[in-house]
Amino acid sequence: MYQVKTYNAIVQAGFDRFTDQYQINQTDDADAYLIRSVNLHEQELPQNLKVIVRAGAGFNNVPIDRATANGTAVFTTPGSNANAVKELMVAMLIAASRNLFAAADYAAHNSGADISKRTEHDKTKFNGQELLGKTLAVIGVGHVGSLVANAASQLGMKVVAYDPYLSSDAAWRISTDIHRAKTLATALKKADYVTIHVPKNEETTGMIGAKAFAAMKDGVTVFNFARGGIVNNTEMLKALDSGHAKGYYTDFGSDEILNRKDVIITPHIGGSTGEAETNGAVQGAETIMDYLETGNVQNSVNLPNLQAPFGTPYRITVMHQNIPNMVGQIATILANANINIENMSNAAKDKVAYTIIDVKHLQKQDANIIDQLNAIQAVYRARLIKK
Ligand SMILES: NC(=O)c1ccc[n+]([C@@H]2O[C@H](COP(=O)([O-])OP(=O)(O)OC[C@H]3O[C@@H](n4cnc5c(N)ncnc54)[C@H](O)[C@@H]3O)[C@@H](O)[C@H]2O)c1
Ligand SMILES: O=C(O)CC[C@@H](O)C(=O)O
Repeated sequence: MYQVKTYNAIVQAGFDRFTDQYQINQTDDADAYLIRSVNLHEQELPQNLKVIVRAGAGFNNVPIDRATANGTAVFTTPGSNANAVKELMVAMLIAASRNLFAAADYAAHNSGADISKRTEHDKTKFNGQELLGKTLAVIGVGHVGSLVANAASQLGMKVVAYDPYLSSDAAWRISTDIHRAKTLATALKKADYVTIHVPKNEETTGMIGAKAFAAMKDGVTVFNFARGGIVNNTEMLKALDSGHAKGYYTDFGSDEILNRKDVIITPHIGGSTGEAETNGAVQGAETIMDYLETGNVQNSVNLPNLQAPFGTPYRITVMHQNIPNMVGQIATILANANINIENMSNAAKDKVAYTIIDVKHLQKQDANIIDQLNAIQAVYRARLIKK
């Protein structure tokens, strides 16, 4: 029986997906974590933890290097909430262009006998502009950014995208109407609206800072529904205070940007729809079961893609450092135990490699083979999976 621990609200549809080989259990010794935004950076990872699935797109709450060292595979649920964020972004673009939040706030508090007179007089304060023909820069056109870019284009906006690491899958999703910028500065130059959809990492933290603001034109509105810290708040406030930027819309509040009319903050609700939470939970449960029961890997954050049909009674998987002679050492241990390898596949991603070995026959005396593999210094984790 596999133990699955959750730290955040996971919808029932995800739990329902697990077969009776799985128990949802707040144990300290889980085989799998199915999480959302819990910060695992401050926590020990149990030695037994084989897989972490982050139901959602971002994984900056997971200590990837420590997970790798622990032999723990990390996955997300790519695209599960992309439509939810896209729809929120369409709402925010319209809200920004029509001063919707300020106008609604005014109307809600505009009581009194002369209400219609004052409304007619004051409504000019909330005059907006149309999105049609305006330019939107989309920074990062993966699952979310590509949908946002296409939707904005359908609203009649000119869309320019910047993504130096664009995958071919994402490229297929992007409408041919979207212009591709070669540099961040080129993307920002003509934009009336700028929206960020990149992961938070060392490279992207603060990427919308002084240099980026200098590249933007006056009157720009900035949206950050990706992660706090990607936009440098100090520089954002400078741009707002000087009149260079018109507004900042973000899903990530922090003290310095509170209580301003030109900053609209939502409480990290980008992926908070019933549909997105169901997608993430179901996809997350399936990812956990597939990895634990077959060892196959697709779209992991720290492991290479590697999938092989599981046609033998036994499978040995080895997560190890990507250095010479690992496959040789693994094969030697199996050869010394007189174990015949039916199929073997190996792949690498950066510093981590992964090997799958299919075996038809194992004897009782082979029981310590996994211990022997785990004893190789550069092995993070070896596992035996029985079909
Ligand atoms: N507000 C929310 O609730 C919410 C919901 C979903 C996603 N997110 C955030 O949005 C991010 C994007 O989500 P996604 O599903 O589109 O992820 P994704 O991985 O599909 O797309 C990210 C894209 O960013 C690009 N990228 C990476 N570094 C870049 C850089 N330096 N400059 C330009 N492009 C760069 C990648 O090539 C990729 O195409 C997530 O990492 C997450 O942090 C937030
Ligand atoms: O609501 C969530 O759990 C997180 C949504 C979002 O931040 C993501 O990274 O997918």
